[in-house]
Amino acid sequence: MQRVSGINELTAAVEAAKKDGLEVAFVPTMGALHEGHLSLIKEARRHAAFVVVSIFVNPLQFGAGEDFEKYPRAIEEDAEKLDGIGVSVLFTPTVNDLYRGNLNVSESAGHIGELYEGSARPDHFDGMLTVVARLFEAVKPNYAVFGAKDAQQVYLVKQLAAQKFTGIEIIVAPTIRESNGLALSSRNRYLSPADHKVAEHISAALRSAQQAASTPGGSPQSVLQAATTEMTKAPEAKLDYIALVDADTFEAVNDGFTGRAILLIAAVVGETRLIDNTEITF
Ligand SMILES: Nc1ncnc2c1ncn2[C@@H]1O[C@H](COP(=O)(O)OP(=O)(O)OP(=O)(O)O)[C@@H](O)[C@H]1O
Ligand SMILES: CC(C)(CO)[C@@H](O)C(=O)[O-]
Ligand code: BAL
Repeated sequence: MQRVSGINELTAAVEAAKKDGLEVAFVPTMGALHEGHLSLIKEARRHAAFVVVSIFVNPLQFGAGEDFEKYPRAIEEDAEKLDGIGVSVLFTPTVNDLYRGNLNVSESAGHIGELYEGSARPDHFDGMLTVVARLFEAVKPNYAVFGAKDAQQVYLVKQLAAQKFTGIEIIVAPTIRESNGLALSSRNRYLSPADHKVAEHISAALRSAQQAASTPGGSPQSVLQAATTEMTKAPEAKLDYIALVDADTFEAVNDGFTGRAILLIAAVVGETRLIDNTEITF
């Protein structure tokens, strides 16, 4: 695995691979790597022989008072995890290099970017799309792999790619969970053992919702009710939202909806904001 921080060096490595006839798959991350990230890399390997992983904690996607400073940074540990699993390049740009001295938002997530996560984290999605655009321009991959855990991010990145990066195919990989159901997340390391138990109710609520959907008469309303009932068993979790959205538009669905929907949950446990989701077909 080659470790690269300059964009010119990255471009040279990627161009050499393409010249050799290899396709390039890209996995953007913010580091503090866990099995969820490693599963994205496995997925990337299924698509392309040359895999670029980036680790970059993007200041533009954190709001004032969020955890940018304390976000876990473990670059040497991360590099060890990536060694020997088929990663060709680990790209760790500096802020100056990636933004070329222009640390400003250049992408807009529009109306959907203001809902759900965007409502709790104003400007988060504009900042996320901006760094994804900068990274796509730097890496120029054939494929980019994102985790389904961040469902609204996936929706918005697909829109960005459709509008501005039509040569990049966006691949979505399933959410990796602990055996108790909790979705892996770098922020889980902020959870105390007691918080951890509380956090398990989030995935339990998603399972309850799936069960409600598969019982005769299962409807958007019964699904939302089932998830809400489960979350009331964990009053320590400060529920932000439970929402059911059309997977194709990210707009809320009503009773009578048919097709693919995504049930989204966000809650703050202790000091930590957690999100999770599950796809439900009606
Ligand atoms: N449990 C998971 N399963 C699969 N993919 C995941 C999982 N957790 C994160 N990812 C994906 O990894 C990529 C990088 O995410 P990121 O580095 O922010 O990790 P994270 O664990 O989501 O951290 P955070 O605590 O910031 O949410 C994203 O595409 C994200 O969706
Ligand atoms: C896509 C991403 C790496 C952009 O900073 C980040 O939002 C993440 O880790 O999900
Ligand atoms: N995994 C999404 C990135 C963020 O929370 O900022």
